[in-house]
Amino acid sequence: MASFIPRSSFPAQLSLPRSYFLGHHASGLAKMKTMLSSIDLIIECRDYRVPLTSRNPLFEQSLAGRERLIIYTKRDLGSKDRPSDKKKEEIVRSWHSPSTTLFTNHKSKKDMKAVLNFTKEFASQSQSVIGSRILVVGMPNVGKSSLLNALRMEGVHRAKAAFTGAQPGITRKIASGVKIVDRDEEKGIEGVYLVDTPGVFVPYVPDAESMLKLALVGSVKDTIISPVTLADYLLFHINKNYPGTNIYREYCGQTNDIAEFLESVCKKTGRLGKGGVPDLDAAALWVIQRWRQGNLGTFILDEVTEDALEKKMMEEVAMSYSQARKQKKEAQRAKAKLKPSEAA
Ligand SMILES: Nc1nc2c(ncn2[C@@H]2O[C@H](COP(=O)(O)OP(=O)(O)OP(=O)(O)O)[C@@H](O)[C@H]2O)c(=O)[nH]1
Repeated sequence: MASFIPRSSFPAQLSLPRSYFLGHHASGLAKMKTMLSSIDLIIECRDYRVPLTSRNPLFEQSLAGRERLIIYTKRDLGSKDRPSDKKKEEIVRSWHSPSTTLFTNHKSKKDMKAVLNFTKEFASQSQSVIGSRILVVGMPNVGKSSLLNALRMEGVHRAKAAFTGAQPGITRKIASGVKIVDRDEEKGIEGVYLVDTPGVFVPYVPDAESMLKLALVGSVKDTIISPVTLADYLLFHINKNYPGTNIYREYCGQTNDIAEFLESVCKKTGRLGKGGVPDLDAAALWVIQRWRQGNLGTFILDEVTEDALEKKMMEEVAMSYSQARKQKKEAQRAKAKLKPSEAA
């Protein structure tokens, strides 16, 4: 039998939306900026599976110059502690040096202790008399509120303080500080408080593939992109990451054909409509959920290489330049449409 060859690239998706910047993202960001003077440290959460794509230039501009801890959340969904995973983590760490980078699973006590230790060390050095306030920021659905709840449980053994959910946009407003570390006179800590914020999406997604990645990890609501397209993009990554093993063998033989894959899933899981017609959308959503729960492969969607961050930053500069040019042209066009007396 001929060996399976995965697709080497994913077809261009020209009609895909490339923006998801909502009203509460803008107002949340504006409020964060006004709060900065009362904030001692920023924890920026990024999704482990999209270390490059979940970088938000808005945070770079708005929070620049502030001390930052970078936390890659949902590590359990992107790593199996393989040597290749460790290597990628080393590279990602080097991108953020000298800032500290941690990789976490919110259910791991060890990971939560590592974050708490960092905040305690920070608080004992800052010697604040009113306690240290830390702002938790990141893209929608990255796991900010789950992190806050887990740190609170591990740090002060108190129950959940923030709502969490599998879809983006659960947190809409900036909350008041939640204690995660008690006062410790001996260590000179007056307490550590976390401030949860609404997820903020990037203002403009550079390409369709980045939008697919952000939708797959749940930063975009599931109603925005066709689930079959998303499942196809996921199938492309599964095949690329597991070329020699069929990890979906209980549903289907190895394939690059999304219709064949989803039809088999429909038959195996009973997702059939009237007259036994396969419900491809339902099967696609189910497949995506399986992957989000860690049941259809554990891998990173971005290419992690030493120079990847630098390239991404150059792309961002080029994009903000072309956006600025576009805005200038639009303003000129609008001005040209005005009567001479109005334009003056
Ligand atoms: N497997 C896994 N799931 C996680 C982890 N952290 C968060 N989640 C899940 O990710 C989803 C989103 O978590 P939230 O804490 O609500 O995310 P958020 O960043 O506060 O979301 P917004 O309200 O959009 O700002 C939830 O279903 C969490 O259970 C993690 O480390 N591992």
